Amino acid sequence: MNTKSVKVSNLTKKYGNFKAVDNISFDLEGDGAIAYLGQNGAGKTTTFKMMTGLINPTEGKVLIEGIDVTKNRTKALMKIGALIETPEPYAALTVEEAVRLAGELKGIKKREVIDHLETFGSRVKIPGLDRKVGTLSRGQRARVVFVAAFLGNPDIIFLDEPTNGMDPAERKIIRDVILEWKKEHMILMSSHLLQEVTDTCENILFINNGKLLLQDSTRNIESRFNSKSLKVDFLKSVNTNNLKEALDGFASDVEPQTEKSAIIYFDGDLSNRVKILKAVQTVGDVITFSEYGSSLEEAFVNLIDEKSQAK
Ligand SMILES: Nc1ncnc2c1ncn2[C@@H]1O[C@H](COP(=O)(O)OP(=O)(O)OP(=O)(O)O)[C@@H](O)[C@H]1O
Repeated sequence: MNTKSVKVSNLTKKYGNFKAVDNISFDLEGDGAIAYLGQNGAGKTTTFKMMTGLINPTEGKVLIEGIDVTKNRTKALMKIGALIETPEPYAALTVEEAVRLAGELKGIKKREVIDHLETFGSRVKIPGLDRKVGTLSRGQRARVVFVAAFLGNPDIIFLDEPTNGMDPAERKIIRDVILEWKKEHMILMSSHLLQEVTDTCENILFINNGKLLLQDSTRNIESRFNSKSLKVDFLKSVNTNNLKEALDGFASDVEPQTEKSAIIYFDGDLSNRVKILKAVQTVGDVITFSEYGSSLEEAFVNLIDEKSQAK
């Protein structure tokens, strides 16, 4: 079987009586980037660990391209690359030694590892190959593990918070690699940076308290929740009281940001949004009028709220 696929069936991980992952099932197939989202402690890392055979499920199973990870871990691992939890490669090794060790563990030829370091490594600006891993910053160490995860051109790549601890420039490098690689690979990634998810992933799996809440396209999830906050920028300073007065009846709150800008909260109703747009123009010359914050963020909070109200 050559199609990239991950099939998770009734996956459960119990610690004592606590279910860190609770009967999760999903089927992923083909190229593209999928986000695995959830609050802290939702069970994301535990799922990643089971998908890569680092821990065994209490119940259920994971098939990577038809190969059962628990029964045939070595064969399944040949199909995947993974960056899971805070990357901590051996501190005493040099960058080159750490990546070569990862290559050896996957049975990849030394020449291929060197080529990968030269091409992919320089692409993600891997730190000096002779630097000791223990002397690197968190973001630099994360990039070393990122390079190792892509060794051997694996079909499927699991990235658990790949940009954790990285600065904006480092995050951009990683985002560009994901955008390029997802064209010919399957990438399943978790992230707390929802803008990063909107930029890179076309599909999303939401989990909460170990259970799968929702699986849908990023576009559908975003459009299910109209943005309820808007940002307006004026050419010149405006009087806050005038602004509040003009928006009375349509906006639930108005929060000035600077003398020339404000955040407007409303019920998300599109006809109210039109009224707000008209009203702000009576107060001053408007330069920009746009959604404030990520609508995925809004969706995320709403989903968690819906679930807790349903209990
Ligand atoms: N070895 C363990 N023993 C007991 N409980 C555990 C163990 N590993 C994880 N847990 C618990 O399982 C739950 C899920 O943890 P997990 O690390 O999978 O969450 P997460 O979604 O990755 O969170 P975060 O976003 O904070 O990384 C948490 O409540 C955690 O405390």
